[in-house]
Amino acid sequence: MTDARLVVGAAIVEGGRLLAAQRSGPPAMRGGWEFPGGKVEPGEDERAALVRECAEELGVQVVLGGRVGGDWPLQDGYVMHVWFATVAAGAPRPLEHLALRWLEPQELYDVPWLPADLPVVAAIEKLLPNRSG
Ligand SMILES: Nc1nc2c([nH]c(=O)n2[C@H]2C[C@H](O)[C@@H](COP(=O)(O)OP(=O)(O)OP(=O)(O)O)O2)c(=O)[nH]1
Repeated sequence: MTDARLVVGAAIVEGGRLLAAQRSGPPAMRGGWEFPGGKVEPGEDERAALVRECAEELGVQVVLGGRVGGDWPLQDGYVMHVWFATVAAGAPRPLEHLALRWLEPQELYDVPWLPADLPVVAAIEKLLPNRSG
């Protein structure tokens, strides 16, 4: 899908824990927690965009797995596509975020997620036992 308003996000799972990242901006979103990722650039493959964003934001190489749901609506007409991912090289560091947290299954709602992400977290919660590898 090529869409000027497409955001991609990574549900990075390791040992059954989900990586959450705390946004540094803009002011209205600062402090909220999200999936690492970002906007797909014009003409860019969306999976390649997600691999690129994870390298830029976390300093890691990720390998993408299955998709989490379909189109997740965001603010301002944006739509997010989310994939499970694993870290193939490196250890995630908050290069652009305020902080990172590995959330245990029972901690999934311990951080204030961006509102649009809550249904995605719920979908991941249902899938995690089969995906945590
Ligand atoms: N990356 C990411 N963005 C999210 C999530 N949930 C959510 O509402 N968003 C919103 C926040 C932003 O308005 C938009 C993504 O923009 P971004 O700022 O992360 O994109 P980007 O890295 O490409 O940065 P820029 O070019 O806009 O500066 O989607 C999420 O889980 N991950």
